Amino acid sequence: MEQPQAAMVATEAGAGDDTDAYRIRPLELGDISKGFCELLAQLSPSAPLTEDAFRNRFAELARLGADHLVLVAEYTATGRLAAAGAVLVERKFIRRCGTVGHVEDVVVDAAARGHGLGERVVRRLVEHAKGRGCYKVILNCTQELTGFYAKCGFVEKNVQMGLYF
Ligand SMILES: CC(=O)SCCNC(=O)CCNC(=O)[C@H](O)C(C)(C)COP(=O)(O)OP(=O)(O)OC[C@H]1O[C@@H](n2cnc3c(N)ncnc32)[C@H](O)[C@@H]1OP(=O)(O)O
Repeated sequence: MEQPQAAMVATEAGAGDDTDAYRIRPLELGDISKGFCELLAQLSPSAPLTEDAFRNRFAELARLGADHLVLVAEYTATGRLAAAGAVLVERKFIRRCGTVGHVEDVVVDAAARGHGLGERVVRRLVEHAKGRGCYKVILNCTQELTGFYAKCGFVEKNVQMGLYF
């Protein structure tokens, strides 16, 4: 994330509701042609990925199995992606070899914001981490986003620092 400011810890998980116009599901190879890169560009401006680059990264992440999950929300009427988010399960030695979930790269298409989709994606990511045995889920965000993550059940905790190269 750019300019992360706050570290937050999840306090509750919620079940996703996929009964409406959006289907929340794991990222698929075909999603490069469904607007995945355009979505990510709304998080951090970057040149579009080549299909090869996308395939290679997809294969790398697939090798991590359920310890790395990218979810997308597909608008069923058009097949285009309206939201995405990821969770990485970190395996620690402390806490009796505990695991921690890291939520990353949450984004909702500008045209679909304000209808609860972001919260649903985050709650699904948290639910996945909880299912993997994580004792907490953390993320970094700007101060402006703390209200959104509070709605998702997170509380402010600690300060995040970064060193950029
Ligand atoms: C760990 C990370 O990835 S941090 C990076 C987060 N992503 C970005 O900043 C990319 C650009 N922004 C976005 O994609 C979207 O605005 C998101 C993901 C932040 C929010 O997605 P949305 O679908 O619009 O949020 P959603 O509608 O689910 O909002 C849920 C609740 O949070 C509130 N909320 C949403 N955004 C904000 C905000 N910026 N500040 C305070 N509250 C907010 C909503 O009002 C709603 O509250 P309600 O239930 O009382 O109505």
